[in-house]
Amino acid sequence: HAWGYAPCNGPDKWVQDFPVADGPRQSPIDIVPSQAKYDASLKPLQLKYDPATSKGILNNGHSFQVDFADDDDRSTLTGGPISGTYRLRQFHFHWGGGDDRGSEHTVGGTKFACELHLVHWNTKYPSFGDAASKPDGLAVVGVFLKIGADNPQLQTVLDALGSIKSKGSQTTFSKFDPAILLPPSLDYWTYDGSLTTPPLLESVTWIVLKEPISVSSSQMYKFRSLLFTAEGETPCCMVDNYRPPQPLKGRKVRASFQ
Ligand SMILES: NS(=O)(=O)c1ccco1
Ligand SMILES: [Zn+2]
Repeated sequence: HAWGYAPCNGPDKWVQDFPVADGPRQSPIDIVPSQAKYDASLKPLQLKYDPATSKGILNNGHSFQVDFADDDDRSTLTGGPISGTYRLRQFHFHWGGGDDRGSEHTVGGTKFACELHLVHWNTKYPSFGDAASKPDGLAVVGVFLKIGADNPQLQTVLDALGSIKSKGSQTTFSKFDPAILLPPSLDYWTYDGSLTTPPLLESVTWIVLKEPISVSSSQMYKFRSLLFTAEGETPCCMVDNYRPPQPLKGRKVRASFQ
């Protein structure tokens, strides 16, 4: 009876198997722009990705992810609120069953239809798995997807979903540059948080971009065509795979912009 997003195994139940769910630095959060303090010491984000590092696309039963070769520093995150070099491991999304919901972070209570997470790990540690257990081990860049015009940059990703419909299915996904999914501005909010799925490890420096990218309603239908379930099981549409905002518990959110 593994964790999921249904009433029987969803976010309100995760604390039973993962007590850190009630911890001091859980994610996501509601970002209140007026409460976020501009920090002039924050550096610009440096995202340098090599398309040759993209490997495959996988339906893992709670989202789909594009995995990257992280055996060297070809695709990295530096600058921003972090020190050192973090390597891109994978990116994935969270989305709703309708256009009115789907993001994990919210902005002044506003939900977006979808949220992209680019997951990076600190190369001061020997591996992703090791880094995931350290307070400064991971850095995730979050990008909101707002309903509007069709987004051609998303299309190659969406066109691959037909071949990973069921949980556990995967296919090769080469020569993809995730930088094409980023908005023009890299202005961001940052705070100390956690993974938003079990094991909910409190190891993430969150970097949430202020500017959303667009996605059309019809493109959202492609996300919703995926299944939480494996082939041969009763099909269950992969929708509403988002954790709602968690208590701030005294944390400060900083802004890289005025
Ligand atoms: N949703 S997320 O980016 O916090 C994540 C990455 C791995 C597990 O959960
Ligand atoms: Zn995520």
